[in-house]
Amino acid sequence: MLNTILEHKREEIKNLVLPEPVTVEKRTLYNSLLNTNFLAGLIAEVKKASPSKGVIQENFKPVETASFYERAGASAISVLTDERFFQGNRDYLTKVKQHVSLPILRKDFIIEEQQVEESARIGADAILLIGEAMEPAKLHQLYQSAYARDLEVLVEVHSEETLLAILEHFQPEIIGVNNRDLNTFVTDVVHTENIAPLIPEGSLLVSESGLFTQVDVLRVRNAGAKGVLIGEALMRHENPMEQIQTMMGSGSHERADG
Ligand SMILES: O=P(O)(O)OC[C@@H](O)[C@@H](O)c1c[nH]c2ccccc12
Repeated sequence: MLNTILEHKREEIKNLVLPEPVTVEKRTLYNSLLNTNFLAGLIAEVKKASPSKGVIQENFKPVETASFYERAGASAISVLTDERFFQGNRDYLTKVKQHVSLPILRKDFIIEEQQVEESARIGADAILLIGEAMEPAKLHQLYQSAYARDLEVLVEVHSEETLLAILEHFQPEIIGVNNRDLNTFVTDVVHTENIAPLIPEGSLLVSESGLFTQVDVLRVRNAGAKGVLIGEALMRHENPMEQIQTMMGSGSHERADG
């Protein structure tokens, strides 16, 4: 599946027209993740659909949902901008940026420089770069141009091999372990537990995908994750603020697992 998405993305990039830059202030993802009363810093995702689940929320209101996330105490908002496979849109990101005051992560399949520039222009504070989507040297190059444009990067890996190959090139500030295999779509929180010991000191670990309960959050937090990225569990709940409280607890509920 990842290959299908990437093939389509390469075609899209050929027709990419860069928008006029929006004027917005920068916010920092790294600091915001560490500054939380929850069990871990929460990156809450607005996501209408995905290739594995189809449409997740019929009546999709990205700005309203993002505002709920902010009021509930999220550290950052992730906005899917891929149109073809996730029914996202770059305008959603710009609107969310203009209406909430949290850092905004652009969630897309970024494989070329123009997309880094595009991300800065639409008002993103951070971008996702997927280890499995390109060679480590290319990833490093995009990583550097992102930071040069004042964009932070969440470097996502699914496998141990991908992480080790990247670490031979450089040490990302923020590393995401995707619990979902982008080829089979199977999620398993054990991925975070397996890979966490390989994350170098000084990199901030974010556990992504397939988190549905406070027990899931506690598991990855106990494995060393300082942040979590949650989409579906929040999008499917009729009251996302309540769901955030339930899943994320707070410092005082640290021993909820007994
Ligand atoms: O909805 P979930 O299972 O909570 O997952 C959110 C997020 O991690 C997921 O959307 C994601 C992680 N990496 C990605 C890369 C591309 C698109 C989407 C993603």
